[in-house]
Amino acid sequence: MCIADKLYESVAARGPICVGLDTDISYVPQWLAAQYQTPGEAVFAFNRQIIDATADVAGCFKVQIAYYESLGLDGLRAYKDTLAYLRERELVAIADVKRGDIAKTAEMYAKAHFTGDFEADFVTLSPYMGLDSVTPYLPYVEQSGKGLFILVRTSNPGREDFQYLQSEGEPLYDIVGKKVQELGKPYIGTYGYSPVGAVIGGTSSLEAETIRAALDSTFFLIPGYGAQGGKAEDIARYLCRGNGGVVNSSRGVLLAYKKDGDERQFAEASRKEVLRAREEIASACSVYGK
Ligand SMILES: O=c1ccn([C@@H]2O[C@H](COP(=O)(O)O)[C@@H](O)[C@H]2O)c(=O)[nH]1
Repeated sequence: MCIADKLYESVAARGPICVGLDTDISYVPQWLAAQYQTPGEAVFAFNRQIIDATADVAGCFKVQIAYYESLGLDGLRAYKDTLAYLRERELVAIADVKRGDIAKTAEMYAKAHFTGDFEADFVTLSPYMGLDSVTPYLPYVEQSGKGLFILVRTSNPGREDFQYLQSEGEPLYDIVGKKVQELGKPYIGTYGYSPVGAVIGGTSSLEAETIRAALDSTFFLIPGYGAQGGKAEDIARYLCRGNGGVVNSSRGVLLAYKKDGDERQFAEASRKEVLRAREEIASACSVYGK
């Protein structure tokens, strides 16, 4: 099955929340960390409990490699173990690695993140070095059923520095978005979406209708909800009747237990936050999602 179809079906069954496993060691409650020898082991134990508590209510999981790299080899083992656990549970895993390099190096990145220790279902890519930095991943889309989420218009304030620059009357992100959609056309799955997806930040909805309409066969990974200020009504405009995208929440889910103040129930608090976010987005979709 095409990975876009698997993701679509997962979202249809469990909702559009993508649980972001951006696990800083400081997020792991002390009582849990104390049971493990290394920070990486504690991070993996925390992730496993979050995954178990949210697997039936989250559309997918995104593992942000920076948090694991920051712990050195011990962290990379936690990264590998987290991806392996998601695979064992047959959950959709997005490796947020934001790679972008010359073609020969890209071939190695593709091999590194689509096979072996760090194998994931999707990787995130930065396309701003050009199409030759993206095409080396396509054989894995075609032959191994893997997927991509390519940065088109990001969630951070600095997106306006380059992505909004006008070229022949359109912003650069528009041009990139159209290229992403074109790259994905040969691989469109049963539900009308291709495994070549786009990252569209959810912190602004100004151009949402135009972006959604132009990229109609492109699945969106939408970060920025919650901790970065993205609101459900903004997000809903990209989802299109609740479909066509996943909404990432990392700190909002991982740190939900801080609101209740009960560290022992951290995984349960994450589940409640996913359910709350899912509900909030579903009701915004019924009002704003066309
Ligand atoms: O435009 C982008 C692209 C990627 N991200 C990533 O998403 C999460 C957001 O984390 P929160 O804690 O929910 O804010 C993080 O991994 C970013 O690297 C993004 O925020 N914006």
